[in-house]
Amino acid sequence: MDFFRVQPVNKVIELIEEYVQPVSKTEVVSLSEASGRIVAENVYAREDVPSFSRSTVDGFAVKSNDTYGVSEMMPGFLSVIGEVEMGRLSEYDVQQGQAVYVPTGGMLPTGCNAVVMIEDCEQVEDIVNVSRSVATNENVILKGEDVKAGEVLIKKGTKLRPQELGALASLGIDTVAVVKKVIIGYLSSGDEIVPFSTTDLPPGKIRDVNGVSIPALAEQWGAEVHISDIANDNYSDFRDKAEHLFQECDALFISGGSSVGAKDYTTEVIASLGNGDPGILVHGVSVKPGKPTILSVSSKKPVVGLPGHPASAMIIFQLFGKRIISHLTGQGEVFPLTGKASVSQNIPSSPGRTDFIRVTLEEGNPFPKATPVLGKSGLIKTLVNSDALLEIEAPKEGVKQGETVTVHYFM
Ligand SMILES: Nc1nc2c(c(=O)[nH]1)N[C@H]1C(S)=C(S)[C@@H](COP(=O)(O)OP(=O)(O)OC[C@H]3O[C@@H](n4cnc5c(N)ncnc54)[C@H](O)[C@@H]3O)O[C@H]1N2
Ligand code: MOO
Repeated sequence: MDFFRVQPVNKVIELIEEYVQPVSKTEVVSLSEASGRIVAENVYAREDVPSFSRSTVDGFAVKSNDTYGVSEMMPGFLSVIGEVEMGRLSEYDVQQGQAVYVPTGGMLPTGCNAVVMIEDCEQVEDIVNVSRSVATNENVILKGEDVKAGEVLIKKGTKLRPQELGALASLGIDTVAVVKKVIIGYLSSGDEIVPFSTTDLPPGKIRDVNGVSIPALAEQWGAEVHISDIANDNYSDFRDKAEHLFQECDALFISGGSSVGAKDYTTEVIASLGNGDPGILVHGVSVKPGKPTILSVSSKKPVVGLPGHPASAMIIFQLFGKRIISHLTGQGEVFPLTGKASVSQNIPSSPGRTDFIRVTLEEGNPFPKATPVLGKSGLIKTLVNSDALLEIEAPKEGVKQGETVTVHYFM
């Protein structure tokens, strides 16, 4: 048997965009649990932030036109009528020729429209000498300048970062409707694979690496992961485990057996799941590493057969798994974290295939220097030793020493 439906990387991405639909279940969580979650509906501001005009400096609140034309040589004199206390309502109504001391963050008294910094003032009893002029609204944050009541504070589909959580806190919003975590099923397959916790490794066996690295990545991207026991190279055991996960999860990732060996049941198992509509879309991707990748969508659920080699599995999961999770949560397009680098040596590549070369990055000018980390895709340490993946686009025959290239950072 040979690979069938070999597709270029861009085509696989298009198929994911076309076939992977949001699962769109929502739940309400408290702000303390909301970090990294996706907002399910627009969040509107219920009130102005700040709710009163505040000073951004320690100084004297004034009418700005009282300071026009003043200088160190020719200070202006204003009479100090009092002091605003922090966290208290200001009761002053400042008239022309008057000033009130206000601390940073204190309420701007009525009648004032600017604050002169304390460094530009000299107070002698109830008179202040002002030696620098201020413009209207200088050193002031106006009521509603940060957020206006009624405006959309956070748009549906936004991933909540610390700054969004801070904005919600500023409005006293303590719960938020978010998209339910996508549930990813993960299954390692192969007679040689044993649980990673196995202490005395029997001859011919290897510990389950992908069963740790792939779920860790999925969790890092906000998914909940259900991990199955390892499947043997026995069709019915393999299918039962895959079927169980397929039923309880939104998407399923299976590692190993995606190639074309005699006992490689992954394709058959994947083809048997769900209603088969549209079924296997990709078997083989023109990418290195990771050629024996399978993509299927059946009963609206994506199923991916990842290559068994640990570095290949991780690279393919970075490339396609992140996009699948993003589409399932309704976030849509993924913008890979990329940068420019200058390559330290010639690297050949076959035209028609996208290559992802593991590289280290060192400081360089104008771009960091990228040096390949040599090693086969079965070696997990090549990823431990690398800082990024250098992409050689499909049409190219390689890259030349000193050429500026795109590198993908691990997300
Ligand atoms: N005749 C061909 N043979 C192979 C081809 C090919 O095109 N023609 N492609 C090779 C490439 S490239 C890769 S990648 C592998 C992928 O094969 P499978 O997806 O079928 O994976 P396995 O054969 O099951 O495993 C490959 C390798 O990885 C180890 N492995 C598997 N699962 C895990 C795991 N969970 N943790 C750690 N290591 C794992 C497994 O023991 C094998 O050594 O196919 C090549 N062959
Ligand atoms: O296609 Mo494989 O994943 O290069 O080792």
